[in-house]
Amino acid sequence: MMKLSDLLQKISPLETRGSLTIDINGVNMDSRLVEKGNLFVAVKGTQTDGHAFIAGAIEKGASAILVSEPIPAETPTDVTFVRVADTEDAIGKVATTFYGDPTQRLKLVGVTGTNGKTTIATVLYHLFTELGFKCGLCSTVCNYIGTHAVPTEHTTPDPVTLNKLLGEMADEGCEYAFMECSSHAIHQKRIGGLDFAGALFTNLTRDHLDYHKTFENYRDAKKAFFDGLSKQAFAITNADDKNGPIMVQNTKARIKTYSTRAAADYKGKILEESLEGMLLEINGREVSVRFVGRFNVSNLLAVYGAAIELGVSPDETLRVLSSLHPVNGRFEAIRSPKGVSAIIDYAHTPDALANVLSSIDEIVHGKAQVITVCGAGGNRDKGKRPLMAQEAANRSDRVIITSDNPRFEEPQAIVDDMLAGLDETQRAKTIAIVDRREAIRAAAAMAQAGDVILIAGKGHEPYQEIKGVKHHFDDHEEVRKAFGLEA
Ligand SMILES: CC(=O)N[C@H]1[C@@H](OP(=O)(O)OP(=O)(O)OC[C@H]2O[C@@H](n3ccc(=O)[nH]c3=O)[C@H](O)[C@@H]2O)O[C@H](CO)[C@@H](O)[C@@H]1O[C@H](C)C(=O)N[C@@H](C)C(=O)N[C@H](CCC(=O)O)C(=O)O
Ligand SMILES: Nc1ncnc2c1ncn2[C@@H]1O[C@H](COP(=O)(O)OP(=O)(O)OP(=O)(O)O)[C@@H](O)[C@H]1O
Ligand SMILES: N[C@H](CCC[C@H](N)C(=O)O)C(=O)O
Ligand SMILES: [Mg+2]
Repeated sequence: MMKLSDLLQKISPLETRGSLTIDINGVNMDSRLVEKGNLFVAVKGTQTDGHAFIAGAIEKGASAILVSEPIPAETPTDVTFVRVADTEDAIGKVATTFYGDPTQRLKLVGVTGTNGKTTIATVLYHLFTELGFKCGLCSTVCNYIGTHAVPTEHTTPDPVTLNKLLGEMADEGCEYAFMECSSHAIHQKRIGGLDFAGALFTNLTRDHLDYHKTFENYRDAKKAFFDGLSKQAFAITNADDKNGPIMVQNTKARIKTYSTRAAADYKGKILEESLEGMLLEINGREVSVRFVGRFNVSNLLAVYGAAIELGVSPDETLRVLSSLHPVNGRFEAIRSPKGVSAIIDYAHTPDALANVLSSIDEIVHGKAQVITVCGAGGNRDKGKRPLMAQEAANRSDRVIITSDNPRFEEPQAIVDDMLAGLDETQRAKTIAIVDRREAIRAAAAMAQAGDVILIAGKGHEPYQEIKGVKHHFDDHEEVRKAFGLEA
């Protein structure tokens, strides 16, 4: 419960009508969720305009309405109206005030970029938990308040859900929170009003152009995150990515860099690698980790840099890093009794497939077969389908094209779109098995000792979404069954 005037302390109203001393017991940007005594914030979205639902919100008992359109000529006397220039800009600030300014009570670190956000945020969460701190995590896979899991639908939730979550983390005594900041979330100001202790940039490749329209818009959405940091914050960027320096061009934060190739504040390289892990050198110290793949060196350097910037000693950081396991569905290896390795990875874009397969190739060196099992999601970018099939065929000895989440499309039609991308040579090493379970079984049957099977696209997902229904399906379980291992 909070006085409306207190709730508005971080924003500048242009006009108000009605009492500002009323008590507000909740903030909502969705009229369908409004309860008696709430403030409803009308936000213009991509599909509709929240201003169209003001009457509905009042009917459900809203006590106050925050708008950016002119206040209607006639309004109920017991409902306060407040007008600001931009409600999308205001919602985060109001929500964070309502939930007790969580980022003044814990240190929040955000991760943005096309690939690696879940990996870095999750490894940071485990690292700081192992170091003895109570932590929160906000990621694509799951949110955590301490060790309590809170399921999520989004990479970055809407500002009300996000601030409620961060508020609960602070109330529960979390000292740190690590979160992914998607480009959608930054662009829609879902992270507005939050005071970040630090921000990390991973990399930038083409993605989400259906939403951002141009690569420049997509890049600028990510950059806006760094532009908004305070001078007390740190900004860690990837010197190996050509957009790394651009991200921090206009930031007030303390800039640090990481690199696997050039001079940087945090520098690392691979000394040895196998499918079980890597021996790395990070800023002159050796550390063995259970993570695999060249891109994970970058991810771990980002993690290392954040830990040092947050005041942990290099030795402590590396000691704990060496004990951590891969993130669910991110380059996770399972070995069969006959010596075949399966890698489960969330790669669901041509670029991610290329990265994972080149990391596998670095280890296998053409000495064994690489068999790739992959599909593509239905009701998503069709342009990536032939490209994914090409990457798989160019970088594997055998390919099994199968289903991912068909959603509302015909699975066979998605498989056909993928096959259409292949020339004769590529087609010769490829078969199609629409049933994903059968495809995994076939790959296991084909493989000889030493071979590597990549099972790409679904990573942590415990389901297969078919015609609006999520059926239980877990790549880990299917691999274990196909390998004859205990469930
Ligand atoms: C395209 C997009 O990002 N949409 C997000 C956006 O919705 P929107 O702007 O389209 O909202 P809208 O439907 O136009 O409605 C406008 C306003 O009217 C309100 N409304 C609407 C109907 C009603 O009856 N009453 C009402 O009050 C809505 O609550 C909203 O405040 O703002 C909403 C609140 O924050 C989000 O839930 C919604 O996410 C949709 C569901 C979504 O699918 N988003 C995806 C694309 C997304 O955000 N993905 C990224 C990461 C992706 C990745 O990296 O893989 C993520 O962070 O998850
Ligand atoms: N630093 C990296 N560079 C390139 N590819 C990476 C990197 N880290 C992870 N990947 C690949 O991208 C996939 C997704 O990784 P992760 O889930 O950590 O990324 P994300 O940024 O959270 O993605 P999303 O936007 O889907 O939430 C991994 O399964 C792996 O194949
Ligand atoms: N955030 C992405 C994840 C895709 C994962 C893949 N398994 C698929 O279903 O395409 C999306 O919803 O487009
Ligand atoms: Mg993610």
